[in-house]
Amino acid sequence: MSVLSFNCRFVYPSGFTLNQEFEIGSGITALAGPSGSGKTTILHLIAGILRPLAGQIVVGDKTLFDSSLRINVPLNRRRVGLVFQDYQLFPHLTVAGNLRYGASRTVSPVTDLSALIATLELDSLLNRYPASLSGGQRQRVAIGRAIASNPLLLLMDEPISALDPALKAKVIEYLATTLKRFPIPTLVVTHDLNSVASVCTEIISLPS
Ligand SMILES: Nc1ncnc2c1ncn2[C@@H]1O[C@H](COP(=O)(O)OP(=O)(O)OP(=O)(O)O)[C@@H](O)[C@H]1O
Repeated sequence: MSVLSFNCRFVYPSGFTLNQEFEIGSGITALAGPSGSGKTTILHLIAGILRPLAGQIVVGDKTLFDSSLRINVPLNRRRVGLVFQDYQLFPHLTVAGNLRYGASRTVSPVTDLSALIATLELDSLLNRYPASLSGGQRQRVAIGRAIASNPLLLLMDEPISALDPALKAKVIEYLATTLKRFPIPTLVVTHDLNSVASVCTEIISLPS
């Protein structure tokens, strides 16, 4: 069964035109393709950061965007989680504060926040601030914050590309274990298919 159905047309003022149609199922799907092919743009369209010129975006049984039906669910009501390459944690909040923020963003947060903290091995970091954490630790917090909001779909934009090779493998392992415990369909944009292929259920490749 399709978890995400995406069929959109979008044009930047610079002239770049995106025309893409695809569906993904549950599990982890990699979105690959050459630099500039529109991967980040697709995530931003799904999240509601950008608005398509025309088309349709459906997650589960919820239509997020439909140009012919004039539906455009606002970003904060899409129940889509985002994880970025550069973590984007709140620097003034502790790890616990960042996780609580994730849980507070929704009416139906994960019911077992302590299991999420244990799965990502964040217990000993809860009172630390992001500035004192390593890149791998920061990304585990960012994954935890996104999952704490219990999204219908998790979007990740190059989540491991800022990490060194050994850390990449570790963060991917944490991600796979956490998504087994909290099964949220996930779309991961990556340049580095080799690192994520072992945990992906599907791969979508955009043409250049
Ligand atoms: N804000 C913007 N204004 C105008 N053009 C943009 C903007 N953001 C991206 N583009 C252009 O749109 C195209 C697609 O960009 P996008 O970032 O989606 O590609 P990508 O596949 O994610 O690339 P990369 O792998 O390098 O991150 C590129 O040609 C880019 O220059």
